[in-house]
Amino acid sequence: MSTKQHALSGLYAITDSALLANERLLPYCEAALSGGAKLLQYRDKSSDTARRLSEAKALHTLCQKYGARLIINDDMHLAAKIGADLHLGQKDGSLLKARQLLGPNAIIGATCHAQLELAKQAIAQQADYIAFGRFYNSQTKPGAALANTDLLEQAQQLNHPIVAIGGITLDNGSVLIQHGANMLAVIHGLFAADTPVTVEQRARAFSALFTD
Ligand SMILES: Cc1ncc(COP(=O)(O)OP(=O)(O)O)c(N)n1
Ligand SMILES: Cc1nc(C(=O)O)sc1CCOP(=O)(O)O
Ligand SMILES: [Mg+2]
Repeated sequence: MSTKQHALSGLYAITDSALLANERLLPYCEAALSGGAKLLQYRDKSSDTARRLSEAKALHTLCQKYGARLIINDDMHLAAKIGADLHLGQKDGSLLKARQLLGPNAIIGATCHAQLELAKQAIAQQADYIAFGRFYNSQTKPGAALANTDLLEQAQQLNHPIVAIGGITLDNGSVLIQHGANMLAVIHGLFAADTPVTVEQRARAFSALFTD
């Protein structure tokens, strides 16, 4: 497993149940990891506990193969059950409780929408990264609050790893990095693809944005 510091920079791939239906989940995620994704978030809004557990376990094994980290969205108990990391939104439970449950080595991230104040609160509650969004038109979350690059500049003063999310593509991602994003979290811009080969090519190209 990679260290926290190593993982908190680069491409952050997020799964989508519709885009990755029909047996696409594992091959498409493997393609993203092979292309260099450092974090993979399992984002599944269903209540099918058994399927969620088996998919999360399979993704965790894949992440370990590629030295990446698996982040579970919303569900601290599933993360604890399989020894994975966690992302919490503002209504998904307490960051401090999650830290107690998962321990100091777990990566725990927090949604901060477009508000610096939420980021300060998340850091005070031991979040490892702060996530701002949405930056562009998002097919996944069209109604999310809009963030901008001024916010990224202001967030630099917090000296904490920053994730940008929302409508990010290969064409619009690099400007967010220039303004201070340490990670780009992507669903459609990565996984809306006809083949895993395309996903891997995109993941490589996203990863290259961080070294250019
Ligand atoms: C990296 C990252 N940033 C933000 C979110 C959004 O979390 P939330 O507001 O809880 O919304 P849902 O994703 O749960 O619908 C995220 N998942 N990941
Ligand atoms: C899950 C999520 N959270 C957002 C936020 O602004 O907090 S935007 C978003 C959707 C990201 O998917 P896509 O890359 O397809 O736009
Ligand atoms: Mg959530």
